[in-house]
Amino acid sequence: MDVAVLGATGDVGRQVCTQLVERRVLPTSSRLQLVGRADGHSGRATHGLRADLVDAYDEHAPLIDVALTPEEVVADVVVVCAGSTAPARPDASTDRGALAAGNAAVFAAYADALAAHGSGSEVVVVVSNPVELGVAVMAERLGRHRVVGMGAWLDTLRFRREVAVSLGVRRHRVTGFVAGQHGDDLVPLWSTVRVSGLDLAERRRAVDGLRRGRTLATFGAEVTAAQAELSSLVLDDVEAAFARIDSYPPDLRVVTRPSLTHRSGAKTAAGTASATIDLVETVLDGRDIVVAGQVTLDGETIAGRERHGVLGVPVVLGPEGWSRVLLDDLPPDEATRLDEVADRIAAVTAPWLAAGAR
Ligand SMILES: NC(=O)c1ccc[n+]([C@@H]2O[C@H](COP(=O)([O-])OP(=O)(O)OC[C@H]3O[C@@H](n4cnc5c(N)ncnc54)[C@H](O)[C@@H]3O)[C@@H](O)[C@H]2O)c1
Repeated sequence: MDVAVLGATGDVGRQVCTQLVERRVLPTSSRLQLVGRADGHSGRATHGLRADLVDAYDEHAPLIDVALTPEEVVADVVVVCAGSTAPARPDASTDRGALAAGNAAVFAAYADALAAHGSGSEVVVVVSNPVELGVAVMAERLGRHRVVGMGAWLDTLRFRREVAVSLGVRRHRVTGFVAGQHGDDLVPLWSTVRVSGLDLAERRRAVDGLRRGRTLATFGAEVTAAQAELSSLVLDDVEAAFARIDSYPPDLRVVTRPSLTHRSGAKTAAGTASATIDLVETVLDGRDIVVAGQVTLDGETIAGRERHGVLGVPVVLGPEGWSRVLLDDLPPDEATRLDEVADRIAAVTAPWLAAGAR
């Protein structure tokens, strides 16, 4: 199985390529295609990245080649890391509309080329933001089951870690999912949390303790207040800002810690790449595994409502893409926040979709 990484020389793309090779996800007989742009810096750096990876990992590297136009992309799994990102500075403000417009064009260009020249069975993992927009634009052109956004899986891994830290256990003992929209609008599904070794009563006590009497009814306002508080701290004392995050409850930490990490200037490339590779490995593995991902829904019933459009949800992922949503009924606070978030995602994606698909 071959993998192509779009935007291979970007911070996230480079990490994805490096981890794919270093973690030996691809056998030496497979191909890793580094995809850049033909213009000056990107084109040169993509060839340079190939040379660097071969230099570092020659003994176990897959075949590595370079593509500099969307039409040349050939792979079983296509990882989309190309496009602009919010500036990684504490004082930066982002024009989300401009970011979405620029990246929508990137998503459309690669999806059109894949639709015209691809095998018809590539699975696409969208990393670039807005993840939901990438999924909407690419799924419209390639088929909804072949396109999955990785934001919900990254948020899920962060949620499990934050819960585990608060309980004083290792992350692998905690399961549970994050749904919704990647970033401030995520939906922590507390009702899905399970902790191995705890029975129902023990788990309820543990989760109630972690939630401190809060429900998701106030979560959006808490996120806004926490982000404002951190914005005022980060300029003078980033250490104090990270320490402040440690005092938040786990679901608030899931949103704020990566956001501060990005704004600190470090960005979140290593963690993002690691979660992306989980999904790539799942697709390459040949077995169906439950992950969380942003997908385009078309009539699936979730929390008692028939859904259309992009939403982050737990799905079954396998070699042909995602097949179905796996989510039981949700408590009212989770269902309500999921509804609100779904409406906000629809507002972001609608301008970029054909009239019938909105
Ligand atoms: N889903 C997540 O959890 C998550 C996490 C971190 C970053 N991201 C997103 O991933 C994307 C990449 O982030 P980064 O930090 O690597 O950014 P970066 O600026 O370091 O790299 C961007 C890459 O995209 C390429 N690119 C830019 N415009 C392009 C265009 N018009 N056509 C083709 N290629 C183009 C660049 O050449 C570069 O290789 C961003 O959209 C960012 O917001 C997502």
